[in-house]
Amino acid sequence: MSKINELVNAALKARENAYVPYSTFPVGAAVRVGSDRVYMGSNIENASYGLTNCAERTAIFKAVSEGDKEITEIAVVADTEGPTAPCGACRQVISEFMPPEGRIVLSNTKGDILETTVSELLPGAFKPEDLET
Ligand SMILES: O=c1ccn([C@H]2C[C@H](O)[C@@H](CO)O2)c(=O)[nH]1
Ligand SMILES: [Zn+2]
Repeated sequence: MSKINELVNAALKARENAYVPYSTFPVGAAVRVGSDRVYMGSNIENASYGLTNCAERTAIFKAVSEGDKEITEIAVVADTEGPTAPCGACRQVISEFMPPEGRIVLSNTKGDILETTVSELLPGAFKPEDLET
């Protein structure tokens, strides 16, 4: 199985654990880190709706909290018409932990796959370097 399919399959698996009583819209994500380890994440909602954590950020925060800050690839899957598009908050968080040319794999439950990059997803992102004056 290709590395991309492996990551999309991990995202599909993570989606099974989505906690979505309010939207009933499960999303799965998976990130690959420098060591080749894969971390999976799902969206986790809350009765206080705004506290919801998207699947992408769950996967990223799992990796970073385990000491893996160098993320090389991320895959996202939901039941969308076209490939699932990460929200603006997730695009910003992705930009913090992946290089501009890092691979983003947007998929859906039909198996559509769109490969893009971090800089295409969020051109002109506010970066850690911007804080250095
Ligand atoms: O890329 C996306 C888009 C949406 N959601 C979640 C947030 C919320 O739980 C539900 C509906 O917006 O989907 C994600 O996890 N990732
Ligand atoms: Zn998001």
